Amino acid sequence: LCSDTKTASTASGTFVIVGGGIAGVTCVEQLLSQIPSADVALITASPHIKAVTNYKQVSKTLEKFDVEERPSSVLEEKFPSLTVIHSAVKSLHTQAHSVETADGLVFGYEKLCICSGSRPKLLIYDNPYVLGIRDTDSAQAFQKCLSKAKRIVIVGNGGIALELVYEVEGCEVIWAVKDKAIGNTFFDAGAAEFLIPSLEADKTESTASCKRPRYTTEEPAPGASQTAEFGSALGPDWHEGIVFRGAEQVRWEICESPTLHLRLSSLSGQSWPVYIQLTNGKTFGCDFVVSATGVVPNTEPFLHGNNFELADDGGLQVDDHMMTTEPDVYAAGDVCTACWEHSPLWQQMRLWTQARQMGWYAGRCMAAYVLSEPIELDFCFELFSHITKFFNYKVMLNIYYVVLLGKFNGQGLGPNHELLVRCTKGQEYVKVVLSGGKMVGAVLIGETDLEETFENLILNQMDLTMYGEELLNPNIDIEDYFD
Ligand SMILES: Cc1cc2nc3c(=O)[nH]c(=O)nc-3n(C[C@H](O)[C@H](O)[C@H](O)COP(=O)(O)OP(=O)(O)OC[C@H]3O[C@@H](n4cnc5c(N)ncnc54)[C@H](O)[C@@H]3O)c2cc1C
Ligand SMILES: NC(=O)C1=CN([C@@H]2O[C@H](COP(=O)(O)OP(=O)(O)OC[C@H]3O[C@@H](n4cnc5c(N)ncnc54)[C@H](OP(=O)(O)O)[C@@H]3O)[C@@H](O)[C@H]2O)C=CC1
Repeated sequence: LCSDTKTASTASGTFVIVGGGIAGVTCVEQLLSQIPSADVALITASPHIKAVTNYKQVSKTLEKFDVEERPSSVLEEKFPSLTVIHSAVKSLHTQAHSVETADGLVFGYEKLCICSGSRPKLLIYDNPYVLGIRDTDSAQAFQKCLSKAKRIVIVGNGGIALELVYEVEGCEVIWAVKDKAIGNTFFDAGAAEFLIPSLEADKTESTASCKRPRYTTEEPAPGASQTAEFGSALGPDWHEGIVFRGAEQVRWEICESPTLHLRLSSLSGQSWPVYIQLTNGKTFGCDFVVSATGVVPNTEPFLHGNNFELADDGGLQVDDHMMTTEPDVYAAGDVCTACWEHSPLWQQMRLWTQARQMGWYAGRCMAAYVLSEPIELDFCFELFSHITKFFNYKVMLNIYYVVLLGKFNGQGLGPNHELLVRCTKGQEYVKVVLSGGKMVGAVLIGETDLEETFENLILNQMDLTMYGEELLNPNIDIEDYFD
């Protein structure tokens, strides 16, 4: 496999997977569970690999799991024909079918799968006062800066900002968002309003009952490559075990701000090291800015000298077999953009769930090639589904999850849809998105027990016009009714 250490190729195929995050590791596991003798090299810049644990299929498409960092030896012990190399890929030569690592090793492949994840899309790059959070190293850097901070500005209204605003303690937080409601990437204004009391609730109790550190902050393993640029993305519970404690009192201020301009303070006599000017006309001085403004796919070392087509969001375009536009090169997870014709009920979001599903499916596609088997797009891409939790809502209010199904925010439907909402303050929030009388999406917060029934109603596209608002009547056992 490697020109220095191994001879190439066996009848069962020679595969290289780049990236030890959830997509890469799942791809390796799937490939090797189907073809145990396959010659597989996993090349990853991280000192550890990410493993899915406690996997549970909740319904046809909903899945729940934890993610743990593990030493790569665990994977190598399980799969004897696997070699894990801890080094960053420096270049890819698709014509020669080889990759070269930063250590100068060259690996030939028959099939390659790129699972190199993504990195924070920052407002401004290479500025010590603008931080992004992606991996253990950046979370530690954030924690260090925060310990001395009196005021920080968080920009963005997605998953990371939502969690940070809740988690940061003892420091004034200015939260700069474009929208009037919180968490625009996951919620509409109704769900946001339902969740706001959690933001304002006493945090002491939840912090105390939430001591389950998932993400260790160990030193890199001896011999591991430098990870500062290439660490795996964090995920659910990333902030647990990390104390985000600043120096002063908490105060939230929400400002609408379509674009932002940073003005660095260079004048002596200014009291803050950096000032941020928002488009609503306000300027705030702060210790630093957290740019929680999304991600960009990590395509960098793979593009040079090759002919990859990129999607508008910068991801490697993949077809319905997870193949890029270069022969024999697959991609999965955050680095790729699904460019097949999507099911009307599915959209790509850069999440754990989709990284696992894409890695698993890419592994199956690669195995299908060796086994000369036909393969069709997996069922998991029929319906968008995601389970998550915000603000430790689960801890504060007795195990409550957020379930998102299909076009949960009416994505792409324009005005051509209607919403039904049922909300019991502090208990549950149920939203259904209907289009042409059929259910196309749902948001379920709390212990609603509706996920399976709604998933079925969305998948079978039954005409629900005759039920009208009764669909969410709390006195009707809808689960039983549609059984
Ligand atoms: C703070 C935070 C919280 C999140 N919370 C959630 C959540 O609650 N739920 C959820 O569903 N999603 C969450 N996400 C998103 C989720 O983490 C990502 O979607 C997911 O990790 C993507 O997996 P991946 O395998 O594609 O990429 P990654 O996990 O980023 O892994 C990429 C791998 O590629 C390696 N690599 C990169 N470049 C190279 C190279 N040149 N050579 C060799 N190796 C390379 C890296 O070292 C790494 O091992 C969160 C993300 C962040 C940043
Ligand atoms: N529980 C979960 O499932 C979690 C998932 N994640 C995932 O991790 C990844 C990174 O998270 P995150 O960084 O929060 O990314 P997200 O894509 O979730 O959110 C980015 C946010 O930044 C806003 N934004 C972008 N550019 C600007 C700008 N110039 N000025 C102001 N606002 C801006 C976006 O607004 P707009 O949409 O209007 O452009 C959006 O609200 C995402 O893939 C996310 O899904 C992260 C944490 C938790």
